[in-house]
Amino acid sequence: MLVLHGVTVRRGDNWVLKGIDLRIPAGRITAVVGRSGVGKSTLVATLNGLLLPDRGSIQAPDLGDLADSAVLRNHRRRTATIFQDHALIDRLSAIDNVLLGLADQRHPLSPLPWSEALRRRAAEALDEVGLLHRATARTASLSGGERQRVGVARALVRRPRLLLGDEPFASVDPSLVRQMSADFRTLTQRHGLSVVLVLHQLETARFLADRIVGLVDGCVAFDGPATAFDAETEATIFPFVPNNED
Ligand SMILES: Nc1ncnc2c1ncn2[C@@H]1O[C@H](COP(=O)(O)OP(=O)(O)OP(=O)(O)O)[C@@H](O)[C@H]1O
Repeated sequence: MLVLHGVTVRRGDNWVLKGIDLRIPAGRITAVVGRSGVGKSTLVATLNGLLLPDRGSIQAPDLGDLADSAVLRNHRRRTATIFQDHALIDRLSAIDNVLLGLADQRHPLSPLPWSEALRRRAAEALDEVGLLHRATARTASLSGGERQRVGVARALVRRPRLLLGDEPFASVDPSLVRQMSADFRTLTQRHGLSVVLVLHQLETARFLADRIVGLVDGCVAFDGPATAFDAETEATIFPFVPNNED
């Protein structure tokens, strides 16, 4: 769980997030939606601890304020991210890609190969996403859906408390998104994860998320159950902007 109070973030000359108040609960999926450039990726990078608020604070109730460097280190250790393009290394096997999720947790001078215990942990993560039978397959030979699941396993192998995703379904075949969303919900509940996903498809957000946060110009314009995100809210978050081409 994370609690944001008045979080304001500047990037270059832009004030991108402007006084964000949010609670990120455990065991729930929060979708972040909004037009391009409203600050969705910046919010995810801030939750990740990659960007620090210029004003306001982020508290992890059991750790403390993320402004404290020891708290921030602990927070980052228990946070994992799923990337849009999966960020996999094609020439490595599925299991070796999963092990990369642990790269920051082993000593830089520790000998290769990975220890048996860590390989077992990576195999368990692949099993969780139903891909253990492809553990030794080269990642280049996997389908789009399988690659996405390797990306999820690489996040899960960290045993995170907070799971972040910036458009995690962007390169997945639309016909698979529903199934993957259902699998995602199961994993979230099983592990009591706090999940925050930037989703461009409102339909996916409504189906997958317990809660939707809608941003407009760096501010929270909607924060409520996915079922309450009605047509009027949609018009506020995604206002019609005429293009001036003619
Ligand atoms: N490194 C940076 N330096 C300066 N401005 C930045 C930087 N990164 C992002 N911005 C600006 O911050 C604003 C929000 O960007 P952000 O990527 O968070 O938006 P977004 O809602 O995720 O957009 P999209 O849906 O297009 O990915 C934009 O105006 C962007 O130009």
